[in-house]
Amino acid sequence: MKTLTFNIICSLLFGLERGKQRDQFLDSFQTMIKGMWSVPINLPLTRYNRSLRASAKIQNLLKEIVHKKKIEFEQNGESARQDLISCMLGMVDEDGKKVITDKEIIHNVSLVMVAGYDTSSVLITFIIRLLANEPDICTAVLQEQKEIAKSKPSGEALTWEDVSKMKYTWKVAMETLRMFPPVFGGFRKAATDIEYDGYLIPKEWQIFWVTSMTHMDNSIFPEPTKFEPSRFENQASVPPYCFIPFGGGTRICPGYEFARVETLVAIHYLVTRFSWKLDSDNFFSRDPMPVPTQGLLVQIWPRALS
Ligand code: HEM
Repeated sequence: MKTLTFNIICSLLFGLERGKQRDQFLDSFQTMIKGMWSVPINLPLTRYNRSLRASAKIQNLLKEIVHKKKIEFEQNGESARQDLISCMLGMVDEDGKKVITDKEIIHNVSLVMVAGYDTSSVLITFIIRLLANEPDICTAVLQEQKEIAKSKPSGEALTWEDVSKMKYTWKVAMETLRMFPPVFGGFRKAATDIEYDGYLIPKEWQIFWVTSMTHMDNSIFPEPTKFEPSRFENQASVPPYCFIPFGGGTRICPGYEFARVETLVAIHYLVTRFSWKLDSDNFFSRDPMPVPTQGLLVQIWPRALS
């Protein structure tokens, strides 16, 4: 799933298609990510040291990609504006001066890769696990996706309209995000003194908000340990800032729609083409993303669409 989401981001956001350069990129990227959550002591042979070296390699690869895109952009102008890198290259102020430096483009691209790769892959992994464990939910998802598949000439790609019809499947994804949020929390700073539950949080203090505090609160989500996609039928019943897998406020995840589309499209092709059975237990640990303890071992068969 991680390779899948990595490839999707490479193709759609960076215009980096399958090939040697992308494989090299994936290798270095995985090494870099592993060291992001390690003790930051830079000694040879440590995870952290390998991660720093992989990160330098990635910066160089991205420099090459940005340089190539720059040439394409100068040659083809607006028509080269097909992906995130070329869009950033084309951003100019009213005097026609570039507003983002190459270094900023590289940093933005690295941020999007890190933020988008390990999150959607967790969501898709947990949906696959869940569909194997919950036959009724799996049948309902299959029914919805079969109807969409049948309404299209064979081989035609899914459209935005098709994705917007996947309402039940998205509720399943939301319920998965409620119970297994890929991001367990984040930082904010108190802009003013805040009184909460008899405690004072002084202005300027750093606060860590934790997703499961509201996701598993039974006054907001009754029977919170039960997997129940129908609880999202009436979304207005969920108070603001209580369902927060994508965060909230001005810094809410900008990849929300991207994640929604990639997850729904992946699930569409998986359920309409395959059925599967889990060959691993249902435990998971956090590294800090939730990871199935035994991996995602499945037996998988092609499915004939009736
Ligand atoms: C299921 C998938 C995803 C989940 C659960 C998720 C979750 C989050 C969360 C919780 C935050 C912090 C928001 C806050 O502080 O309020 C965040 C930030 C961010 N996400 Fe996502 N994300 C997902 C997918 C993606 C994808 C696919 C991309 C890009 C293609 C992306 C790009 C970003 C970026 C760039 C930020 C930083 C925004 C900022 O600091 O202003 N995310 N995400």
